[in-house]
Amino acid sequence: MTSPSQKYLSTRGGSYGLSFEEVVLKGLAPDGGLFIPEQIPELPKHWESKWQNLSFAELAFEILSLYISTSEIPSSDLKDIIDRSYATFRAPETTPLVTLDEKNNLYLLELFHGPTFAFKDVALQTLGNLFEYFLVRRNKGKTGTDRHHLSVVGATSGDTGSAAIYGLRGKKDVSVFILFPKGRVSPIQEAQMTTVLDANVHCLAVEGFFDDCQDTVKALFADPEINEKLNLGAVNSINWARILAQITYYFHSYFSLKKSTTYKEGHKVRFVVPTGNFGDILAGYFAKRMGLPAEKLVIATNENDILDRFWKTGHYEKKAVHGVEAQGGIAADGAKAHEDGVKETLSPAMDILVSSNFERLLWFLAYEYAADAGMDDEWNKKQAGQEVESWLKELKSKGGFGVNEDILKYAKRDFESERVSDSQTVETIKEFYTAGPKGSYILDPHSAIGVAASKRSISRNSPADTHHISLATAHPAKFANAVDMSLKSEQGYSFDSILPKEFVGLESKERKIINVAKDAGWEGVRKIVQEEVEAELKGAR
Ligand SMILES: Cc1ncc(COP(=O)(O)O)c(C=O)c1O
Ligand SMILES: N[C@@H](CCOP(=O)(O)O)C(=O)O
Repeated sequence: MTSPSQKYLSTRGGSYGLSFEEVVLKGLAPDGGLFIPEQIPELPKHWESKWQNLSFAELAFEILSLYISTSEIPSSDLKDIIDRSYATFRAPETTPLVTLDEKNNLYLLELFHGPTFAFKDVALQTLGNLFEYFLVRRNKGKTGTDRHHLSVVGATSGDTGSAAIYGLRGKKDVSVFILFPKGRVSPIQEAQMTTVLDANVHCLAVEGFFDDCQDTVKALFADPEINEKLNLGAVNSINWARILAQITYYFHSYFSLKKSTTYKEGHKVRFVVPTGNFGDILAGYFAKRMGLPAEKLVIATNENDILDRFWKTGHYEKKAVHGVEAQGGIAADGAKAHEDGVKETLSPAMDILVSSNFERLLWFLAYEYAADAGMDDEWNKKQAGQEVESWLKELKSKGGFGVNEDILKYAKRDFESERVSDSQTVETIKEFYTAGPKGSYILDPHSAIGVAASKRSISRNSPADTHHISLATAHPAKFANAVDMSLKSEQGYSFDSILPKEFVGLESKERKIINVAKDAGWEGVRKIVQEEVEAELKGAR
């Protein structure tokens, strides 16, 4: 039987009752909304004792099974997909939990042991295998133009792109197009993406920022003609499977923490998450709503702080209306700012103006508000969809919107937020290199933002009975600029000593890049995608 948590709806109210396969292959709903399960599943009875000793892959199977009906993916197939996805990780625990500061009960959840050295691999290895599974099933016994061909389009500020490419390279019946902001991803990230020469991989360098790439991808999904013709698929965290696969590590790290000597029954756990597109922390929200005893989820933004401002004011505004000015020129604290409000920081993967997954949280907040009126569930869902649609319209037309006090109160119940500047990022990298209580640890700038926010949370909550799990989202070698800038004057520091063998010589390899003309617009990108898919199919058939 299919349960309500295994059926999906759109956050803007336009679709209900969709299957997991439909939402994974569609990516974005036709009304522009994001897919969410119709209900958040409850954990099985005695879940702690049943799950505490499971491996990462076994735990992933238990969690994914709550959201995917066996009538869609039989258990043995799901197990196989999951096992293959995590067999590519270098760490035996997949996502190890390491102690960063024992005295303060601060732990680092290392999420970067997958093929591209960033947390995105946890979900994108799985998504790549899910795409393949559905396509093999749909194409059984079919040849030529009868075969279902998926054209994946994704936007990246550096990490999603390479993780998606490594998850999909060489796979049959899939073409992958990754849009990245030219010159605004780190040199290693660019090399990781563009040195993959497989025929089904296409990297598009776009003049602009990550948000321009994300907007182009959303415009392509909103175009029914190209959707119909090319079967667009999403690899960004707009794809529900990305969020789903990330829920596992919240549970896994909780169990790892409980096995540590410092954890005692009744202690509280806080998760601190470097946040950009709100996908990673949203997985934590699902874990918490399912029943994981997380006291709070702490959002850690860089100077692109739309989320931090929302939690402080109840206003979700593209441009800062207080604090550091975001419009044009150099901001008061030294960050380079641009007319549209995006700043170039030392944590470029989080240089994001509008966080697309925030829409999913908004739906749950609006639903809760509607439920207070005491009407039936169908009415609550309809109200939530309408509310989200009107907020998103306002964001588009006026550049922002505000929510009422109750909605902000619900948001504050589960989340806190912190904004971390570039200078605080550098200080944190230095501190844990030179005086890390457990000795030297080199943080990447995104993980450092989480650690800086963790330290503030520790200062407000007694570390004796509150444990902080700070998510480490990338390997430091991906961000030479920030790491070198922070540590170049430290005795004994050498960047080469942290360079994984996979990165050695990468930057001098042959590359394949399509440069998108400045004035091409989303229609120009559509033309490129269309032509490349046609050429690829001609070659393959
Ligand atoms: C290294 C790194 N850290 C943190 C983030 C933020 O994650 P999210 O967008 O899921 O909030 C990203 C990308 O978005 C990233 O690449
Ligand atoms: N930081 C991301 C931006 C895209 O986010 P996603 O989670 O929606 O894919 C990146 O590295 O590309």
